[in-house]
Amino acid sequence: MIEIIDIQKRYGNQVALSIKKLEINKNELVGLVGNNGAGKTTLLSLILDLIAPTSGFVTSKSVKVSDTDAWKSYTGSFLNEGFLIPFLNPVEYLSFIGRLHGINETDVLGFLEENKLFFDINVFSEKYIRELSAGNKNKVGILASILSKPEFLILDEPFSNLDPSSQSWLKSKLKDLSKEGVTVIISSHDLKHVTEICSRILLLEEGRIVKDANTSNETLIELEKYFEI
Ligand SMILES: Nc1ncnc2c1ncn2[C@@H]1O[C@H](COP(=O)(O)OP(=O)(O)OP(=O)(O)O)[C@@H](O)[C@H]1O
Repeated sequence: MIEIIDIQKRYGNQVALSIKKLEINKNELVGLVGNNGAGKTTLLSLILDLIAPTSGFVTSKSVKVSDTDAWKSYTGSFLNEGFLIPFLNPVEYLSFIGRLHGINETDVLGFLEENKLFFDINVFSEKYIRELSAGNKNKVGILASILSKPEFLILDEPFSNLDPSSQSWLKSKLKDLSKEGVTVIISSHDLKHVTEICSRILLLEEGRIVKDANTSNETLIELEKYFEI
């Protein structure tokens, strides 16, 4: 379980995020939505200890994420291109990530074979990551985040730049992972995708959670009303 306790993240006078208490429970598939600048990436970055809170703290399985590396072995994540290594090709990068988790190259290649409908490594074996399109970079990052079969999976706008069939593949994958017991948190601007797959939706507005509810048949309509679309 992830707990956010009395968190504030300020940049100067601006409050980027302010959350009194938030619990993400095992097996939840949580969708973060909100306008540009609402605080979604800030929340995910705080959970991953990529930025320090101005006050408050985050725990993973009751341990502060800023105090230990223990959570890193069971947490997969991909927030942005900065997670990738541009001068490696995709197999080299995924093998590197595999080694960090004690996964050998044969198993990495087996994993890529299993997921080739999402990203066909044979097509991109000659390319460095820096030479891939935005969507294909996103796919490499997503695959790296799930390679080690994490218990927690955190993805920032995972559907961005993906073609329609890859979006569909990813929705099924996230649903399957959730069924297998993985706790998933994703942010997205695609209301249809999040309401289709997520069990719980958090709506952020100017750094605050203004809605936190289990997904129902009405959620999409409510969100479309909120976003005036
Ligand atoms: N390094 C920084 N310095 C100053 N302000 C920042 C910094 N990082 C984020 N912010 C501010 O914090 C607020 C929240 O940003 P954040 O990136 O979390 O929003 P978001 O909901 O992920 O937006 P988007 O949908 O555009 O990705 C914004 O007002 C942003 O300008």
